[in-house]
Amino acid sequence: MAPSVATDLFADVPHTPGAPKRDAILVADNVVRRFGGLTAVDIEHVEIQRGAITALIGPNGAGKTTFFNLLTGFDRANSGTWTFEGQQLSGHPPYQVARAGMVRTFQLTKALTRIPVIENMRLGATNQRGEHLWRSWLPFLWNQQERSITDRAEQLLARFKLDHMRDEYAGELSGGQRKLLEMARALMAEPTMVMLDEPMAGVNPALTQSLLGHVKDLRTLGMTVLFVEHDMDMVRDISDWVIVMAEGRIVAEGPPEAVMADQAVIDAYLGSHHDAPLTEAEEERQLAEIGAELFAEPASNDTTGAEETTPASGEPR
Ligand SMILES: Nc1ncnc2c1ncn2[C@@H]1O[C@H](COP(=O)(O)OP(=O)(O)OP(=O)(O)O)[C@@H](O)[C@H]1O
Repeated sequence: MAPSVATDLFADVPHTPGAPKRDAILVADNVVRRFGGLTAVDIEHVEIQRGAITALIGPNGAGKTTFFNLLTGFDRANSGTWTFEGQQLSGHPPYQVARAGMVRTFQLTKALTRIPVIENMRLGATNQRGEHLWRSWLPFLWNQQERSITDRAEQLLARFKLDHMRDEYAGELSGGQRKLLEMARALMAEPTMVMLDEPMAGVNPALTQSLLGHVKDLRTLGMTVLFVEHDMDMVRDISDWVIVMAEGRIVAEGPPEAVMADQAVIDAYLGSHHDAPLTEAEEERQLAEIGAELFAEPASNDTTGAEETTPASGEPR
């Protein structure tokens, strides 16, 4: 199979933590976040390639979600800086980050499950409306913008095959449909870069391919994707590049197959399970187990699957 355009982008990139990229859309330096005595994030340098799909993986507690929260303005770093499209964004609130073109998905909260699907979508555009000013001073333009927001929401719902659920409460959606809604809602802000937090969690195999297809479509449409995921099948299937975090730091970078064979990565996953030194036999057994998980062929997708009830498998937790 010929390498994709996105794969070509990484042809000369060294497989080392903090590797410089050919055309980085996001560059972060010396980002530290502490919670009391715990250093959750301590990233010296990282670059995210424009127009590619990058996976951020690592064992539980590695700091992936905290790093997402910092980048998107939902949490404050103790120190560090980052630029997006060359613009300094460190310390900016979420609405400014979204306006700059960097948008993350959010799990549907309880409150959001109690409003209709179409309203969830419209909320995704809220930050762009300048609601108070427009509504009171320029009602005609405001109405026009409201209409175009609804049109866009409906187009996206159709693209994600959720249009038949338009007026249902979001709480009525299955696990996989919720993930699609989260992604569709993020697109309401017309982002340049989409950050997906565990897009496969809770998704039944019946919807797996559809979700993967939608993520790949984002790249085809010219967007940059950064996603956190425990499902190694998904990481192997769609990532152009993988960044591995452990204990707040970046410990490895590279294409999926290279990263999954990297001893530092295997050690990071092992280390998350055991603080005490392992016996040789135990270490060998665990290496074999993790190797099998990392290299397992993607499960065949059962398109006849019923409702979504079980989380995705293959998680090297
Ligand atoms: N608000 C908080 N207060 C205190 N500690 C926190 C807070 N948020 C995260 N942590 C801690 O920071 C560390 C990193 O957590 P984080 O959720 O970022 O890891 P993660 O890699 O996303 O893990 P997972 O894969 O399990 O979601 C963990 O030890 C976590 O307990």
